[in-house]
Amino acid sequence: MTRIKCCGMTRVEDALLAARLGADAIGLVFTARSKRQVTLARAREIVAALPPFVATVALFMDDDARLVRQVIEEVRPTLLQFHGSETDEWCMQFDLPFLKAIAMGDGAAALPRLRDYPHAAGLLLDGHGFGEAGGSGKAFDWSLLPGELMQPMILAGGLHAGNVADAVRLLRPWAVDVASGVESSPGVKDPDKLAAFIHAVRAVEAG
Ligand SMILES: O=C(O)c1ccccc1NCC(=O)[C@H](O)[C@H](O)COP(=O)(O)O
Repeated sequence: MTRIKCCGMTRVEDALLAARLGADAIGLVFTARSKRQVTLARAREIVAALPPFVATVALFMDDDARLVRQVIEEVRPTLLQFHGSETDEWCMQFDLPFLKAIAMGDGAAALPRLRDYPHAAGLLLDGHGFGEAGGSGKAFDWSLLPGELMQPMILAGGLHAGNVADAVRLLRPWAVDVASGVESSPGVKDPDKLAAFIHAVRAVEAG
C-alpha cells in the first residue's frame, strides 16, 4: 500500500478532510522560508483535532535547533523532516525519527546525496534544486532514480491527481507527498483536488 502525506497544512478543516479521505500523514511547515508556515498555536490545534493513526510531520529548513526542540515539546509531532543542508548527525540530535528531503532538481548531481543520510527513517525525493524551498510544484526526472535506495522512498515534487498514478505504478514508492498539487492557494487545500489525488493513488492499488 502506498502511504500518502499531504503537506503544508495550515487549517484544521483541511487536515481533517485529508484524514477522512485516507491520508496517512500530514505535514506542518515551521520554517519561515515557506509560504505555508504554520504558527505553533495553529499546529497544536491541528494535531489535537486529528483522529488516531494519522502521523504528523514537522518540517524545517536549516532552522535553529531551538525551534525544532520547541516544536517537539509543544506540538509533539510523530516525525521530523529536514529540507536544507542539515547533516545526518545534526538531524539525529533530536531523538525522533526523521525524513531527509533530497533536492533532485539538480539532476544527476543530486545522486551522491542519496547516500548521505544513513540514519534517516526515509528519503523524501523532491523536485526543487539544492538550496531552494520545497512546495515548489516542480517534478524531477524520475528516470534518474537508482533501482534500490537504502531507505523507504517518499516521492514528492509536482505530484497531482493527473500524474500520481503513473508515478506509483512506475516507481512503487513507500509513500507519495503532495503540497501545491492539491491547493487552491499556498496553504489552502482544495477539497476536490485532495479527493482526486487520494482516489488516484488508491485506484492503482485497487486494480
Ligand atoms: O511547502 C513548503 O512551502 C516548503 C517550504 C520549505 C521547505 C519545505 C516545504 N515543503 C515540503 C514538502 O514536503 C512538500 O510537500 C514537497 O516539497 C512537495 O511540494 P509540491 O511540489 O508542491 O507538491
